[in-house]
Amino acid sequence: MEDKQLAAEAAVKYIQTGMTIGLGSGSTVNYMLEALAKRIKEGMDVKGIPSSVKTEKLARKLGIPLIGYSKATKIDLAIDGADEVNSSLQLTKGGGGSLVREKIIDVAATKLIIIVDYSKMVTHLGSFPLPVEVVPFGWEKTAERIAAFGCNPKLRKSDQDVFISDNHNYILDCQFDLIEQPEQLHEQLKQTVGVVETGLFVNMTDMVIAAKNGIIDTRHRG
Ligand SMILES: O=C(CO)[C@H](O)[C@H](O)COP(=O)(O)O
Repeated sequence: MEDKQLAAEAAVKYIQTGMTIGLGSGSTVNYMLEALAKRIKEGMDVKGIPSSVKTEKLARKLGIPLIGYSKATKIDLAIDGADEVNSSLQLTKGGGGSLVREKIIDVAATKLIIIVDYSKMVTHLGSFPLPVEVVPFGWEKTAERIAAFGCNPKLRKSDQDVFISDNHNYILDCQFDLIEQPEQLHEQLKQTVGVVETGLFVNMTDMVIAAKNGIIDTRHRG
């Protein structure tokens, strides 16, 4: 079994009947959706809140009952992937372009579990270019302001076209040398006009389930 699938199946063990689950995005989460759908067929009663159009489509196809975020009274548990996880369980996310909705859901969850293969575990964030969602209007000027923080922002493309997020925005992939202070960088970027959200998820993760060569490594916050 692939490590991503192993991590995903380990996370599903934390889902209990009656829960409302935040469904993250990405290939690791897709394995989690498959495992969850199996549990639902066996009689588990849960509702999911999807964090992207792609997740919503797959969840519907697999028969996972869904509710809209605005209708939910609580999210008991969110399970999501990540592009990088540092030793303080701070994350870079947004490789799939779903960072805004992911963050809205992940931050609202009582518990957040991140599922990754071990290649995502790093000492410092920054090897993976940081995704920053920006408003299309004046994006070039926003990119100039972001560059002043020490990176080289690149407009994300999908084939030849500009990549458009589920929120109809653009994404700038920002290569920093090393992100030593993720919280501070996140705050600076958030104060930059034109920025909608950053892919830095700080102080949100409760547990990381990382799989390496068939072995699970679980890390907890604190
Ligand atoms: O943040 C994300 C999407 O916006 C994904 O969770 C992240 O890119 C990890 O994806 P994968 O599980 O496919 O490696």
